[in-house]
Amino acid sequence: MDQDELKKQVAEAAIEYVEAGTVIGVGTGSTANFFIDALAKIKGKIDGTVASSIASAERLKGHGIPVLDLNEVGELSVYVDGADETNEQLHLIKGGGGALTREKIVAGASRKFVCICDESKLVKMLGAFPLPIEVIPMAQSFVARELVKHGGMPELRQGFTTDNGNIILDVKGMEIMEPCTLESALNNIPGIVTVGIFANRPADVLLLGTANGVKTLTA
Ligand SMILES: O=C[C@H](O)[C@H](O)[C@H](O)COP(=O)(O)O
Repeated sequence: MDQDELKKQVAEAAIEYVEAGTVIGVGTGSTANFFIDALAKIKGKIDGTVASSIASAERLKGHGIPVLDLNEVGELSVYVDGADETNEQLHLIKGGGGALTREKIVAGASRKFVCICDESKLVKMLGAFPLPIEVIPMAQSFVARELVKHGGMPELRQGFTTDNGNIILDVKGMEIMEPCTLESALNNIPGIVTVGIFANRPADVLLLGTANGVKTLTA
């Protein structure tokens, strides 16, 4: 099975977590896109979706799936999204597609977070994937200097603007031994909008696509 087949397999498995008659949160990226395509087949079952990016909203609408404003709905029943890395505690690195801020908001507004990944994303320690951080543009240099103090090597994601009008710094060289502590520490740097570590609100369920089928891990 190639990586796309593994992603499709977990995306389809996540359909089981969709509760009828509720509004659900939908993530961003290639794995989430497979989920959106699978969701289209049961769209009559749900009351609508909240999307974590403009790209996902467009894909959902393309399938005729209603996309609602988070401010118009209450708590979401479930949030389904991919990740760039996960450890066995279901702490994640996200933001490879730059959608981390809206993803963290929608995950936070959901009762359950189901993460869908192919097995290449499971690591012992987070940090081999450069950590995406969304930053207010005027704070770029200041935040970069602060990140160097934390042992990172920040690089501006060239030619990229987030859905919120901000920049992304991708930080190499971070050995993330204590994800919750580092997430909180980086959140305290003025100018940082969102850190791509999802540890203080980890996933609740991880569906991992493997050559031997879908494995389910819980936090
Ligand atoms: O900003 C993007 C998201 O965090 C994605 O969920 C993450 O990058 C994983 O994407 P993919 O499913 O394409 O590997």
